[in-house]
Parts: sequence; structure tokens; C-alpha cells
Amino acid sequence: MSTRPETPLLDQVNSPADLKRMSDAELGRLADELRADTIATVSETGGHLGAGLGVVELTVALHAVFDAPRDKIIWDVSHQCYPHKILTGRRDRMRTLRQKDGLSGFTKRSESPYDPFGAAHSSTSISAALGFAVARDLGGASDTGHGDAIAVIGDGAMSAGMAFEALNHAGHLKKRMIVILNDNEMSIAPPVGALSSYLSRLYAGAPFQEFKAAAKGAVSLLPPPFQEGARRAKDMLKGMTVGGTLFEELGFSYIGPIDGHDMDQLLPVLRTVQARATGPTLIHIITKKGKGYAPAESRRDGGHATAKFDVATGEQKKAPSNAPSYTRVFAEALLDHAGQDDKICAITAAMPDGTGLDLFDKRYPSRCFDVGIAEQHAVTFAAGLAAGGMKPFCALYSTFLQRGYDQVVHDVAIQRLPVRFAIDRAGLVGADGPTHAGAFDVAYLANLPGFTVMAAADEAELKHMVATAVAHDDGPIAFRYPRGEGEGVEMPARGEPLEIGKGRMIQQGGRVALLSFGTRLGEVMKASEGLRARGITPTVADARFAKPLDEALILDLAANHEALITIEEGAIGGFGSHVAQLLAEHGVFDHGLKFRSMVLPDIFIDQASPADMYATAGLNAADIEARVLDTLGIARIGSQRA
Ligand SMILES: Cc1ncc(C[n+]2csc(CCOP(=O)(O)OP(=O)(O)O)c2C)c(N)n1
Ligand SMILES: CC(=O)[C@@H](O)[C@H](O)COP(=O)(O)O
Ligand SMILES: [Mg+2]
Repeated sequence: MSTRPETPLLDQVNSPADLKRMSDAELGRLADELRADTIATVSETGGHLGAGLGVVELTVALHAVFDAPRDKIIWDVSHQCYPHKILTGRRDRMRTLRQKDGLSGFTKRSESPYDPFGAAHSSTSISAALGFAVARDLGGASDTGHGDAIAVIGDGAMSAGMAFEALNHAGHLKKRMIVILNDNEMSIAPPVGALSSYLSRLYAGAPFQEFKAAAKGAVSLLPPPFQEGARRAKDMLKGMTVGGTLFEELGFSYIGPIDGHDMDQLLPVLRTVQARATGPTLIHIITKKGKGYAPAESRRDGGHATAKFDVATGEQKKAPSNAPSYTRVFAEALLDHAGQDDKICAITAAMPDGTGLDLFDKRYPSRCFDVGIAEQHAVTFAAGLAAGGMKPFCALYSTFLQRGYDQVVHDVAIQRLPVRFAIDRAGLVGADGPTHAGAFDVAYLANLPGFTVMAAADEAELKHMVATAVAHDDGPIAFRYPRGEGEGVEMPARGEPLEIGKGRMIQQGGRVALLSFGTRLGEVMKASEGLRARGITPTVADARFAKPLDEALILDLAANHEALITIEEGAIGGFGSHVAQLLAEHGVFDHGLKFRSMVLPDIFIDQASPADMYATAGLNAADIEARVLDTLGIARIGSQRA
């Protein structure tokens, strides 16, 4: 008998409503198709793969049981949202993922009503879901109506303080809301910490949900297939002490652990909770990161993020480069110093590979600390280490340091503690878009009394800045550097400490001075070439420091040029603002200096290649050249402007 190939179920899904017409068996088949579609998509776009593959069954089950967008499904971090996007009317645009004018790699309110809450930084989902639940009960207005609020949060994200602040509040308010703890025993790197061990203990030795429910008298909350088992478990539990889970102590009904890849467990549990839950409920599911795609499953990080790849082999396609990455230069320089100074220690908040500290951890494990997704703690922990006589290097992405800002002010700056901040991913990062842009650190650090703030113009400068930070004991110091490959400059054998608050002259010229802070220096030099062709040789200087400023250099540039233009990869309020303040204080504007400050514009720039994002920001060589000509009042040939 010939078997006809079945029509793909995924082709019949235009919105989650279509899942409601499917049998449980069909939903299982749909999950398989969704997994294949996700892999095919990411193979062509690159992006976050492993987390999405781990929640394929959960995504199908949630959309089959709940009623989005009336019910609010909130994905924590949301790097696992690709299957959700495919099911919620965006399948035909998935090949534009993370590209200019394409779909975001994260949930985004402006993109779809099925994305009730945007994210990309972790551990916000429970707070947001609780907000939706309270808004519902208080009669808040909503275009999509008000239903259930469901937070899906990973075990890594659950380690952050914010998640516990939200659990604490939710347990107190006792509102109906659902938290799904997606426990794959993975963060980006293997998770660390006591909570991670606790979650493992919750299912080690297989005390299944029947036992838990029986112990807590919650048998009636379980779907019928489990109730019989639970009753039997109750008998077995007689005489045993089964304590409440941490979540129960916090006021949640705890259900689990259940197999998050088994639709026969997921569907009945979700249906029962949907039908019967009254207060806050936490469903603990066990999944595997990268599930169903061997190359992802076998990677150390579960296929967390990937370049484009060959589906058959899993082999990634990457453009080769000879320049070392800034991250690697930082990590190797720090290792070098740590070999000679046993007070140096290193801190990462769940990003050992991303910050390069995996190298440090291999060599000096007792001096390397992965604190989990806990930037606030990372900063204050570093402050404690510094107060205790160590030399802590707190290596964080610019965007994630934002979360630790009060700690930077209150615990580090006010106490003038010599914490060294290695700020990676400074400036625009590309495909991760506005949530990950390192736009604000200069502004939010350079305004703090006693802080020293540096930006590396190239990888050799970065090496010197690491040495500078090692040597600097007089208060906090930060140095920033971008994502990706360096400029390919010649590297010094060893970094030398820079004189604090001193910039460097790159090129002497006339009429206009270009004062660069950070890696836009390359674009400044390209602009300088273009200007030379027009008979203008600008003076070019690298400020190195936003704080303290090289006042002598800046005032000299101001005094000897018709125009002074600052350029930086940061938002307004940063380096240029400090220079403007200095010039104003010295009355320089009273004497007619033409001053301009080129900064990131006052918008959140959507994802694209970094070069495209900088073009949108108006910070590429052509923009710098144009700004010089405009400032000097020289008409541009081919200019679009009037
Ligand atoms: C505040 C913050 N710090 C760091 C990150 C970087 N980051 C993105 S995903 C991730 C791991 C998340 O692990 P988990 O929540 O368990 O999700 P999984 O990928 O395992 O599904 C980290 C550290 C982030 N997004 N936000
Ligand atoms: C989701 C998240 O926050 C990280 O996975 C981030 O995308 C990593 O960025 P890098 O690739 O710059 O390390
Ligand atoms: Mg995880």
C-alpha cells in the first residue's frame, strides 16, 4: 500500500487559532515540523538557535491551550522566541530575522500583538507578567483584551535578583498568574550557583509531580492522567518528610517537574492549570537546549547562538579574519598581568565566553568568578573584593552593566573603590539591535565623581588600557571596547600604563581639529583622507580619556583651530558633553570657536550590520567628512542638502 506524504501542518497555521483545531497527535507532529522550520531558518540567518529548539513543544502547547494575544505569553530574554514568531503570523518574514528592516531576534511590542512585552535582557518576565495580571484585575485598557499572564523563564534567568523580587511580590499579591520555569540546566555557559543545584535536586531521584502534588495535597490540580499516580504516591509518602519547594514557600502552587518535550505531559498540565488555577502557579519543565538537532545538542552551549550554518553538518559559515577580537586582546592582556599579580581577579555575570574570561578561569580558577546573571551582585561583589585588598576586574557588556548602575554609584564610586570595569560590546553591536547597544556607559560613568573613563581606539590601545587599569588604585576606572575584530594594528609586546587624563596627537593639521574617543578613530582617519583631497588637512587627536579630560590638549585644539569636532560611539551626555562643558567653563565659545559633537542620535537604532547602524547614526567616515565641510561652510559637491 502506498503512503501519501502528509500535508505539512505548519503550512496550515496562519495564527495560533489554527492550533485549536488540531488533535493532540497533530500538535505533536506540528512541533516536529516547527523544529525543522526553526533549524532551516536559523541556518540561513544565524542567530539564537538552542533555546528556541528547547521550547518547541512548549510553544505549540502554550498556543494550543491558551488564547494569545488575549492571554499574554511573555518570553524571558526572548532569544527562544523564533518558534513563537513562526506560529504567530511571521513565518514568511523569518528569513529577515536580525537583519536591517527585518524581524527582530527578540520579542518586540511594535512588531506583533503576540509580543505583549519586549525583552533581550534577562529575568524581566515575571515582573512584567505580574504587571499584566494586576492591570487585568484593575480594569486596565488593552487593545488585545485581558486574559492570563504567562511568564516563560529559563533556569539561567531565574538566578537573577529581579526574578526573585517578582516571585516575592507575586506570592504576596496572590493573583492568578503562571510562571513556566524552563529548566534545561544551561545558561549560555553551564549555569553556576546554589539555585542551579537546588533545581537539579528538585528532579534528581525522580520525585515526579505526583509525589509533590500528593505531598502538598494538590492532587486535584493535576490533570486526570496524573491523579491516580498521585494518589498512589500519597500512600508511598506516608512516613516520609517532603518539604515544600522554595516556590511553594514563596506562595506559588508548584507543579512539576515534567518533561517539557512530551506533549502528553505538557498539554494536560497546561489545560488543567488553565482551567483550575486560582493564584500564582509555577510549572517546572525539564528540557534540553538544542533539542532535536544533534550539532546543537552536542555543543557545549547547546547551540546558544550561531552564524549561518549547513543544516546537514552543522558547520558554521564565518568570514575569516586575521585581526584578533577586542575581547581576546582584553582577556590575554589580563591573563598576562594576573600571572604577575596575584591580587588580580576577574568577574563575569554568566558570560565567561563572551567576555573572554573562560581563559582566565582555566588558568586561575580560584580568582575567577562567574556570578550568574546577576550584574548588580557582580558590581557590589567587586566592590567588596576591592575593599578587601584585591584588584577586581568586572568584565561586563556595556548594555548589561546598566542593570548594576546603582551599585556602580553607591557601592563603588561613592566609596572610591578601585574596581576595574572592562566594558565589552561598547557602541552598536549589529544583529542584536537596540537592546544590546552599548550606548550609554560613557554618559552614565563619566558623570560620577572620581571615576576614570577610557575608550580604546584600537586593540593596541586596549592592551595599554588594561595595564593602566591594573596600575590604577585611586578610585574606579573603566575602559570600553567594541564587539568584534580589532583594526589589525601592530601589537605591543606588553601594555604600558597610560598617563591618566592624557590624550595623544595623531596628526597635525589646520582649520579643523577632530577629537576622537574610541574606535571611530578609524573612520576619522578615512574622513581625513577624503578631506585632504579637498585641500583640508584636519588635526586629529585621540582623547583616550573622557574623564579626566586632557584639558591642556582640548584647550590647545580649541585655541588653534577654527572648528573642533568630537566623535564618539555613545549617546548624548558622554565625551562630547564633557568637552563642551570644559570649553564653556573656559569661555571658549565667547571667542567664536565652531564646536560640534558627533554622538549617537537620540533614537534606538534597529538591528542591522554595525556599519549600517553607524550609517543610520551618521557616524561613518562620509558623515564626519560632511560635518567638517558643513562646519567650515564649504559646499559639498553632490550634497543632498540645500
Ligand atoms: C541582564 C542580562 N545579562 C546577561 C544576558 C546574556 N544572556 C542572554 S541569554 C543568557 C542565558 C539565559 O539562560 P536561561 O535563562 O537558562 O535560558 P536558556 O538559553 O537556557 O533557554 C544570558 C546570560 C542577558 N540577556 N541579560
Ligand atoms: C541573548 C543574549 O543576550 C546573548 O546571547 C547575546 O546575543 C550575546 O551577544 P554576543 O554575540 O555579542 O556575545
Ligand atoms: Mg537554561
